Amino acid sequence: MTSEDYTLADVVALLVESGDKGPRSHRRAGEAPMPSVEILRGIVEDLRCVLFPGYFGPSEITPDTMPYYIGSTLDQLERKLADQINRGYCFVCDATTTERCSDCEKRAKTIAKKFITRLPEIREYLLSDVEAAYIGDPAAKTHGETIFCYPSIRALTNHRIAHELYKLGVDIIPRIIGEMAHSDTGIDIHPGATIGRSFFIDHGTGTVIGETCIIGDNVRVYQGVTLGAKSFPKGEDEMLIKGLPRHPIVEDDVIIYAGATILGRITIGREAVIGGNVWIVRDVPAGAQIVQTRALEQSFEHGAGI
Ligand SMILES: CC(=O)OC[C@H](N)C(=O)O
Repeated sequence: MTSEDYTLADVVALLVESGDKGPRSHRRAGEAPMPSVEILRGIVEDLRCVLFPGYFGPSEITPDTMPYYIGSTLDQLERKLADQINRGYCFVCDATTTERCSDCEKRAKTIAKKFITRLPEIREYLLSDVEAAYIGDPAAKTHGETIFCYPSIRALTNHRIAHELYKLGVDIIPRIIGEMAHSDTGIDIHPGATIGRSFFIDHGTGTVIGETCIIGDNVRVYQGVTLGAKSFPKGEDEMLIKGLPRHPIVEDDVIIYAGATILGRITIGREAVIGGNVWIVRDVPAGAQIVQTRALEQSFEHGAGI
């Protein structure tokens, strides 16, 4: 079919028609309002300001003004978050009765409040990540540099917020918050991943941490590390089974160097060191040091062999 054979009306008709087939691309008027990426971005940035005041948000903040700033920011944020959580429920809900919707609204308010009470603990974890970045990277001159500049701290701030919402049963919003950090930093952490204290991802670009990963305390990884799934089992309906534990468990004090690919529900034992660019699909015992086989020495003439 060439462009001469089609009128605009044909194209419109096809787009209207096909949107209701298979996975629907259309949402209809009257369906619940969508979560807003823009408002969620504002909420996450406000949370960054509250978690690290002075670094983000107004820099002229003083010890005197801080309580008012934090209090007022959180007061407004809680309402905006409750609305977005409700929209998240609506996003996955196929109920049309107002009865269920009003229940979701009430539930969203309760969850937003609960989330706010978890912020001191989230900050405690983030400060341990800041310390890990500072002591783990000779290039970090101050703790503040890691808070303000490091992709690891940016991604982990989003992750620790998203993970808390995930644990509270919030739909879709945690995923949006995780994907914001993915776009900003190149670090892709699924909100379901459980990450202990003092975690540091140096450089970070291209690092992927899957949904069911469990990472202990004091773990350091570098850019391009994949903590992924090995296989995708199907159910009787031939569809992939969702939610199975399928990503690695990384115990305390492990270091994983750049480009390592670690797949499946395997355990990397405590204090193990995984060298760069290795492929691992079996358990690694505690304290082991894993390296790839020695690179071959070879001569290249006119690009041969490359
Ligand atoms: C990180 C990873 O393994 O991704 C593969 C797939 N998205 C999954 O969650 O299983």
